[in-house]
Amino acid sequence: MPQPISREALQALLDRLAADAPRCFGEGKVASYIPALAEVEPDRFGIAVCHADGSVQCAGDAMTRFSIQSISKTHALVLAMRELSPEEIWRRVGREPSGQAFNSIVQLEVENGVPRNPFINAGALMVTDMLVSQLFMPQQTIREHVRRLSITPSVDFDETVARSEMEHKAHNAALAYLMQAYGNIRNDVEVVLDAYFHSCSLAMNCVELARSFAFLANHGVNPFDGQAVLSPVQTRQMNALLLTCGLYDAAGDFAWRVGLPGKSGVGGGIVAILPRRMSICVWSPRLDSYGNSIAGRHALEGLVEGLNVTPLG
Ligand SMILES: NC(=O)CC[C@H](N)C(=O)O
Repeated sequence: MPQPISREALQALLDRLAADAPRCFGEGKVASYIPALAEVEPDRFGIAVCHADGSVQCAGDAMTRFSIQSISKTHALVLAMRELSPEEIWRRVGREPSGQAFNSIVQLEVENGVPRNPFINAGALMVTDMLVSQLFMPQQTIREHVRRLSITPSVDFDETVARSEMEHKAHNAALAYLMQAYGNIRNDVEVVLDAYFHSCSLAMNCVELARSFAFLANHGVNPFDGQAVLSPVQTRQMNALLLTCGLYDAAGDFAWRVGLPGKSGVGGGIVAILPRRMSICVWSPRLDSYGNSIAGRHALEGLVEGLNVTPLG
């Protein structure tokens, strides 16, 4: 059994990963589908680890906020799992990897408007529709939920990003209207899009994001208030879904290289879970062709190697 690494050794490892990150800065591009994201400085790197007891260690630009984008799909699904029965959720969205781009529409028609999983855009729009039906103020509730998990009341939407997403909504609107045509999206599509875009626009830093995922490394219990966010079984299910679907059509490669449940976003963030040990957030805006952070994935490979952990071994 590998010995748990000391805090000092972990800090040295995080500092080294931050120092090495510029090696990846020659590759990839920042997201450019909306102007608000295209303006982000590309050559940044931050990393934060939140231990299962809630303590945090970080390096690089770990305190710089960025657009969490698709990482918010996890927070939305957690809320749905708390609010709705499993039958209600999984009748309307699947649990299989899609093998397609995160915003693909092809599979959706073939499979009668039922998205493959909650982490591709179609699936997240479906989960958002469930929350719109269930909650009085869905986007505010998602924001409250994230504030509580990250113990940071100042976490907020970036309205410029949310507006920019709405102005360039055509692709996501097409997904949502197609699902509405199949009777699977039940609310006004514009309302669903607004809630989805606001969730994606949440601005957080690596420390805040790592904290907001710590419960997934702690049997579902939020270490900051001792409350169960999910049951142990739901936690296992969520981590399984993150492992198989969290990085879209690169989920297999990420599992191969890193071997941890994870969720990426086109803002350049990736959150990963080392079950029972820690949640990790890395951020670096340059993306590969799948929409995943290049330096982020590279650093996670280095972290797993440095920690000498083999959760799937
Ligand atoms: N992969 C992502 O982060 C995608 C989220 C983005 N807001 C979109 O809807 O296209």
